[in-house]
Order: sequence, then structure tokens, then C-alpha cells
Amino acid sequence: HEFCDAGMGYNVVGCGGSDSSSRRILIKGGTVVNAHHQEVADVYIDDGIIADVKPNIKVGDEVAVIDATGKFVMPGGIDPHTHLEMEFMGTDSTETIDDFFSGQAAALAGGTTMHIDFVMPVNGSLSLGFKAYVEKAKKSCMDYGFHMTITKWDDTVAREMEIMVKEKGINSFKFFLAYKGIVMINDELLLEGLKKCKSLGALAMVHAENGDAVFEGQKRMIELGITGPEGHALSRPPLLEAEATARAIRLAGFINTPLYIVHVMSIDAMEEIAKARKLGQRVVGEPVVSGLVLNDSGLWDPDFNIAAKFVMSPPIRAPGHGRALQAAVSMGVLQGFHVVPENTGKSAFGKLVGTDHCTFNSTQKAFGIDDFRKIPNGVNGIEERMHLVWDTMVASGKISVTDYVRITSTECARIFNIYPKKGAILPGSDADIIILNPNSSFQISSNSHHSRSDTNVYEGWIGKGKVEITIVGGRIVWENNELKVNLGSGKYIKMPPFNYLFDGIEKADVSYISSLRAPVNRFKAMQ
Ligand SMILES: NC(=O)NCCC(=O)O
Ligand SMILES: [Zn+2]
Ligand SMILES: [Zn+2]
Repeated sequence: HEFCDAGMGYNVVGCGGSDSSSRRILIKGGTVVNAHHQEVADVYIDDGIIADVKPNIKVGDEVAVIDATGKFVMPGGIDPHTHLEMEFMGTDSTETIDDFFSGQAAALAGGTTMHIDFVMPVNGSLSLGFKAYVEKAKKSCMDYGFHMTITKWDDTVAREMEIMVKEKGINSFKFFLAYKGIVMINDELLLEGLKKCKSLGALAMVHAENGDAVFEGQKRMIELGITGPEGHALSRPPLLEAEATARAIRLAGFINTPLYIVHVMSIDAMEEIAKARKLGQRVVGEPVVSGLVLNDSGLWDPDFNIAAKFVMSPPIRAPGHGRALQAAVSMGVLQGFHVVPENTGKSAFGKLVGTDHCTFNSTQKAFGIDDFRKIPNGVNGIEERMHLVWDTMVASGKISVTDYVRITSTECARIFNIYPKKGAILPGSDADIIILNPNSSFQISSNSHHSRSDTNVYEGWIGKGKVEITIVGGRIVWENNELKVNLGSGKYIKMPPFNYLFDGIEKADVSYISSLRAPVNRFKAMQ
């Protein structure tokens, strides 16, 4: 089998490797952390499911015991935003280098046990796109879900959206407001999509940049003779991210349906979300780890191969944006959904953190050596997210360990309506668990990472906290720095519509209509 290649550098169970992991495991004496609570307890796993969580669980000799004393036992990470084996930006750049096997193996080595990937339609057809992704995902070694991308509009697309939600387990649709001439849609299509999402109880997601203005910005750079990777960032400043974010928020408010803004990269866009949140609109802002911990300095590196690896959209911003996004994440989580007033509880900035893992190797990035517009956009992160969020947010004292669980796992499970099957260490939840040692450290390098890419945007990062064990579906797949992944064992997780963001939305319809009438009433009162 192609995945049994020794070159993969890790053991593939089901391809000749031996499956030493037990179906019954007791994790003893660790600090078990959920988003709402932490306690020292044991966790008993039977046949892929968490059977019990309490102190001093007694088991027989046949059960494998892991001593987790002094360590944190937490739900495996859920990455809400990945692009595995995706065709993107024309045929020249081919597909992202990580497929559903290598990308997921990398995820498991870094403590992420589920991800949600974006299905790309085939010639605008959602069913053909779905079929293609079902095929791609057959090699999965961990559970996964799908978002669906909408790139055109007609009656067939509208009907297929219904099928996706009612039959295929998709509860979110993404609209690109950028990538003009490739996948960008206009406001008319966005409005149709928002209406359809609302009627289906599906979450609308947007990539928020003004694609027409970006196109103009790119022309300007080329006219100025700026063709290198720095031209990418200069052509699409925060202003254009903020404009599209504000526009999408207002249109979602006009339709009165919840909105999820992917990869928020700038203070400017984050402030638009904060403003909407204050007004009680149901908006979720998703920071990604590259936007939180990196800055744009890499884009100015004189070595094209180094600079090009940082090209993603919206761009990684100047120093200051990342720090502000980190602060917003810590404030957002400190105001957790259970303590904020009712209206603001249905919106959030940074209650979850994704990656937008969309990896191209240096040969693929080199398609744009003479013209930054041809550099395929995207960076890695699926393997690094859990460590980097721990290091920059928890080890630095910005957030608590319970907050960490919420932003890396639980809130994603809630938003995509699969909690508490995922995102919790509770009896009955899937046994997707990590054991993190806060006194150990991690180091990132393209020489040792598990992605197929030959580069890593976090190259050389050394930080505190180490995921020592990953358990997925009740099997130990990462231990002693060794991966033993189970080819084809990952399951597709259907995600039902009408998540908590839709609770009481009809009431908001009524108050929206009265708010439209309010100025009229005020005017009448003045007469
Ligand atoms: N973000 C990026 O540069 N690539 C992935 C596709 C997208 O999410 O826009
Ligand atoms: Zn995007
Ligand atoms: Zn993306």
C-alpha cells in the first residue's frame, strides 16, 4: 500500500504494523480538564468510549494503565479549519501536499484528534464535491467532518444545500468574498446563501476580504514592480479585511442568521466583530494560530523560499495584530458563554482557534517566484496548534487550562453541534484524549514534523508543554514520540443543524422588525 512506505517515518497499523494499543485503558491520577471544570481523577476507556471519570477507579490486570500523575488529561483538539488534498488556485499549484492520511497523522502527533475540512464543489456541484471528498477521506486515521464551499448559485445548488444538511451531515457553508475569478462570490449570491443557511439551520461562514479591491491592490503592486512575496501582504491591507468583515456581518444581520468569520487576522476585522458582538449579533470570529503567534517579518525575507512559505490570505499581519488577537482571545474566553448576558452569549471572538492548515511545499510555492499572485496561499498548523496555543496562551498566563480546553476543543464541538460526543471527557464521550506534560517542552522543525511539506512556518520554535500521549477512538496512537496510526480507522462525523447560535432566533426576527420601526415611532412621538 502506498501509505506503508517506510518513507512515511511512522508505523501504520493495518499496513503490516502491529496494533499494540488496548481497547481498555485506565488513565490514572491526572488532572482531568473539561471546559467547565478540572479535577484529579481517573478516566476509564472501554471500546473507544469514555466509560467512567472519577477518583480511584479499580480495574483488572487485563486493562492497560497509564500513569498521568502531574499531567493534564484533556479532550483531543478539534481543528475547525483545514484544507487537506485540496485543489486550489489553478492547476499549476496542484493540490495541498497533506492528504487525509498525512495531515491527520501530523494532527495526532500534535494532539488534535478531529478536524473539519472544507469540501470544494466540482464544477459548482455540491454532490460531486461531496463524493470526491468521501473518496479522499477513506484513508483517514482520525474522525473528521465537512464544511461545504459555495461557489455559484442556482436552483440546483439551493436544492443540494438541503440534501447536504438533511442527508449528508453538513451543517455549515462557506462563502469566499476574495479570490476573484477563482472562488469569489458577490453580495447577491451571499444574500441567497445566507437566506438558505437560515432556513436550514446551517451556519454561514465567510472568508472576509474584498476580492475586487485585492485585485486592484495586486495590479498596483505589479505596476510598482513589486513582484515578491511582500507584495502579497501590501496588496491586501487590513482595511480590506475589515470592509468585508463589516459587510458580511451587516448582511447576516439583515437576514438575521448567525455568521462565522474564518481566519480573522487583523485588529481591524476583530474590532468589527467586537462591535457586532456588543450589539448582540450572533457572530463567531475564528482566529487561527498563524495569526496569533506570527508576524509579517518572514514575508520580507530575501530568500524567496522562506518568504513564500508565509504567504496566506488574509495575510499574516504586522507585529501588534497578533498580540491584540491574543488579548481578544483571552478576554473572550474569560467572558465565557455561561456568564455573559444572554444576547452577547450567542456571539464570540476567539472562543475557538483553528489553523487553516493548507500546506504547499517549496516546489509548489515556487510557481510564484516571478509573481506573488501565483504563490499558492496557505500555511501549516494542524500539528502545531495545540502546542503553540499552550505555550503562548497558557504557559504565559494569559488563559487558564479550562479556557485552553474550551478554545482548542469544546467550543468547536458546540458550534458544530457534536458536543458532548466530542470536546469533553465525560462518560459516553468518544475516547479522543491527550495527556499533556506542562513540565516538558516541544520543538518544531520540518525535519521532525509529520506533514509531507518540506517547510514549516514555525521552524525552530521551542516552547513549554508537550503532548506526550494521544488517544483516538480509544487507541493510543502517539506515545514516546512515536506514531502508530490506524489507516482507514477515522470515521465521518455527521453534524446536525440548528446549533446553539440558532436558539431563539425567531424572537430576534421580531425584535429586528421592531427595531426597523423604532425610528418611525420616535419620529411620530416627536410630532
Ligand atoms: N488561507 C489561505 O491562504 N489558504 C487556504 C484557503 C483559504 O482559507 O482562504
Ligand atoms: Zn480563506
Ligand atoms: Zn481556509
